[in-house]
This record gives sequence, structure tokens and C-alpha cells, in this order.
Amino acid sequence: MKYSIKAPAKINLTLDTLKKRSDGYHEVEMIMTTVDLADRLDLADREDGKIVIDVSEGFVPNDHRNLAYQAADILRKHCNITRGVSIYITKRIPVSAGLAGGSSDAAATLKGLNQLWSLGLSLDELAELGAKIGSDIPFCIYGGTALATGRGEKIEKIASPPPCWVILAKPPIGVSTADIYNRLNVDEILHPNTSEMIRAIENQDFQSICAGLHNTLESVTLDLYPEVKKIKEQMLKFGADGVLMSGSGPTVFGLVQKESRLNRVYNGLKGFCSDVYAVRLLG
Ligand SMILES: C[C@@](CO)(OP(=O)(O)O)[C@H](O)COP(=O)(O)OP(=O)(O)OC[C@H]1O[C@@H](n2ccc(N)nc2=O)[C@H](O)[C@@H]1O
Ligand SMILES: Nc1ncnc2c1ncn2[C@@H]1O[C@H](COP(=O)(O)OP(=O)(O)O)[C@@H](O)[C@H]1O
Repeated sequence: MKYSIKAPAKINLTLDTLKKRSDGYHEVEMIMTTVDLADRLDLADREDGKIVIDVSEGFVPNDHRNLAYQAADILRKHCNITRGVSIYITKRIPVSAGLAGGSSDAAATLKGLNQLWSLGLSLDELAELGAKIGSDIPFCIYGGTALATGRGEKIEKIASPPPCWVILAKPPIGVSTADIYNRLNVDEILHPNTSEMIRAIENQDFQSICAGLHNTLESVTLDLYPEVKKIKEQMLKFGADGVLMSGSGPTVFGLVQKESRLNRVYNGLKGFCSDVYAVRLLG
């Protein structure tokens, strides 16, 4: 038996850090939404009981370090499954980019195997399992647009933003999420207004959504990597309506409402950044 499933990327419209917790994680409040840049996972049953991962990008680990492996492993243990699975991952989402590519692969593995093996688990149960592997996985289980709290694993669905284009630009550097959180001084940050952003989304008020974009990790990554700041400046110069770094970075996204402006922003960025994508919000 085989099953194929897409694993979409996310962006953070807001990312607030409230405090550092005693368990080493940070208490956060984030508004996240999915975009139509996706990896593809092809799952196939194996009789030999092994979990075998193969990835289109050779530098992504294909052993127990792969989040899709960990997802298959935890699901098998939870449901006492002895069958194995082959998982082929076609990567399209840039890696270590702040777009939750690995987390989305793990979420797609949990959802896909739930179907392939007819396990009948609810999304809430899959999200609870996913949270044991990584903070972003529960959001990736539900997709859409949501407010994420706790360390990011508590998910509350909210309205979808109005349709718009999203330009993603990633400089050729990878960022470690743990490193960026470690460098953050929580006493010195400017906070986004999360409830105002939720209101702007509910009112489908595109201008206020753009004005409210804010990420407390952005200044940390921008200080370390000035090229990220340059991409932000260029995106605004070429006419994006609102611009922000996603997650811990280094990918910068620009929201563009008018299709007529899309090409200008896309081509402008392509001039000095090789990894540029023009996608739609899925939220
Ligand atoms: C920053 C965000 C924003 O969406 O995304 P990315 O930049 O990774 O895409 C997330 O909070 C990332 O979530 P995720 O990538 O699942 O992180 P985890 O594996 O749970 O944690 C990796 C490390 O980041 C730090 N961490 C993570 C989440 C959190 N709320 N506080 C933290 O301090 C911890 O040091 C942890 O050991
Ligand atoms: N399926 C996967 N796809 C991409 N990266 C993965 C995967 N599984 C594990 N990783 C590892 O997870 C780390 C973060 O990857 P990724 O999820 O792309 O970044 P981010 O959390 O910034 O969105 C990388 O070091 C990568 O080697």
C-alpha cells in the first residue's frame, strides 16, 4: 500500500517571546499561516519492519535525525505497529530557513501513516504526539492560520488572512533556532500586538496586517547576518506591502496584494538572491 501527501511551509505573521522558561524553552505567542510551497512525501508499506528514509537533497539526514523518521517511530510505538515504512521526501522547502520544513515533513508523516495504516487517530492526538518531537509540529498538523502559544505547541485556529501573494527570499545561510533563542534578551524586546493582528485578520484588513507584522527574533538574526537586513530593505524598495523575517530566519517574506506588483518584487529580489519563491497564502 502507498500514500502520498504534501507538507506545506509556514510563515510567522507575528512572533512574540514572553519569557524564558525553566525547561529551557521560551514562552511564545505566534500567529502562523501556511503557504503553498510544499515538500512531497511518498509513503510505502514495508514488510521487514524497518523505517527507511530517502531524501531528494543529499545533505538532509536520512536516519533517526530526520524528523519524519522520528514521527514514524513515535507513531508505531504509540499504536503498537510492527509494520515498516519507506518514506521518500522530495524537498522543495529550503532547509534551516525558518519555514518549518522538517516539522511539516514530520506532521505529514503522522497524518499520512494514520491513513496508510488506518489508525483512526484524531488531529488532536496526532498533534500531541508531534509535540513530543518539536514545538512547530502541532501547528503543521492542523495547517491553516492559528495562534500558537506555550512553547508553540498549543494551537487555536483563527480566521484566514485575505488572499495575497507571498515572496520568500532566503540568503545562502542556515540558522539554528536554538542559537537564535539563546542570544535573545527577553528584557529588551519590542513586542507585537497579537490581538490587534487577530482583529486585522478577522476584518480582512490587509493594510493593518502589513503594519502589524513583527517578529521578536528578527533583530537577533539581523545582527548576526546583515544580508538578511539587506533582503528586507530590497523587498520594501521593490514594492512589497509588508515585510518580515519568518521564525528564526533567515528567510524573509514579503506580502504583495496586487499581481501587477508581484513580478517587480520577484525579479528585483532574483537579481541578488538565488533562493526566491512567489507563492500564495494557503491559510
Ligand atoms: C522559531 C520557530 C517559530 O515558528 O520556528 P523555526 O524558525 O524553527 O521555523 C519555532 O518556535 C521553532 O520550533 P521548532 O523548530 O519546532 O523548535 P524545537 O525543535 O521545539 O526546539 C529547538 C530549540 O529551540 C529553542 N526553542 C524552541 C521553541 C521555543 N518556544 N523556545 C525555545 O527556546 C530551544 O532551545 C529548543 O531546544
Ligand atoms: N525532513 C527534514 N527536512 C529538513 N530538515 C530536517 C528534516 N529532518 C531533520 N532535519 C534537520 O532539521 C534542522 C532544521 O530544519 P528545518 O525544519 O528545515 O528548519 P526550520 O526549523 O528553520 O524551519 C536541519 O538541521 C535539518 O538537518
